[in-house]
Amino acid sequence: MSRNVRITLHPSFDVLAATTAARLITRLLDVQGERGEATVVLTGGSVGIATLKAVAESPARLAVDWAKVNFWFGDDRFVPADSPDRNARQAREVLLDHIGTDPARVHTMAASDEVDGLDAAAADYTAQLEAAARLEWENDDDATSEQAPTVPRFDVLLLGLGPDAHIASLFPEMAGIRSHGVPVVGVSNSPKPPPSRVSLTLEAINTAQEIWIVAAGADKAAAVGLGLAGANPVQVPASGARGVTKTLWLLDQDASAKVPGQLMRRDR
Ligand SMILES: O=C1O[C@H](COP(=O)(O)O)[C@@H](O)[C@H](O)[C@H]1O
Repeated sequence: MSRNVRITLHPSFDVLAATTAARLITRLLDVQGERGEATVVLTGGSVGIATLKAVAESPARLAVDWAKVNFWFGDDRFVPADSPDRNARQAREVLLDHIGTDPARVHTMAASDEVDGLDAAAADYTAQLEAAARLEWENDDDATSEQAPTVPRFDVLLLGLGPDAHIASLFPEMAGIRSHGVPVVGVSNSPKPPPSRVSLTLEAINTAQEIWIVAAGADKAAAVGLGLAGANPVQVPASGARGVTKTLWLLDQDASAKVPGQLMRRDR
């Protein structure tokens, strides 16, 4: 296993969400201290949204300047904007609407009643990412690349994990996980409802400085085991996620059942 991959075990779903929230607050605080602003890519799903709720409930959240945090989404469901299935709506309800975010820094994927089809939604998010990346590049005196990158710097990118080892909306054997050369894809016929989605590609995900894969529950154990065993990402998308500086697998007890004991570290 690569040196920058770490696995941390937590005793329960609630402890996992609370600890991931604490980690996120601390990381954003540290990055803001270094760079003035910080960027996080959010995930939907059970632990992803519970983590955001835990951030909202933590007194430590007050240490972060939320108006200087850039928010992106790893995926969203292509349904109407007010649908409870929207990851963006869930994130707003539990956190983003309560902490004084700057609306210009909250970058959501287009909903089905906002654009004409999945391709338009993918193109719209691609354009949002490119615009942010260009601005960052133009303002970076230390930039070494001759061209602006296609995605901005992601300090932390959160990923939930499906029982089939999907991450974001990249499902095993489907077109999305095979995509190259683009940062965003439209996903149709998703095996998990709703069927139409928009997702960052693995290439875009892997530009993140730190990737945190959060998973809880016995139904995730096989996916965690395969993901850590280095299976082919086309069959096991989670195994392809690798942060530039760090990849954390943050697990509860049940999700860790198929991870070799010597790889795990228990948070206390
Ligand atoms: O559909 C999705 O599922 C995954 C995992 O969700 P979970 O409820 O099984 O934890 C999530 O990461 C993704 O963002 C979401 O759109």
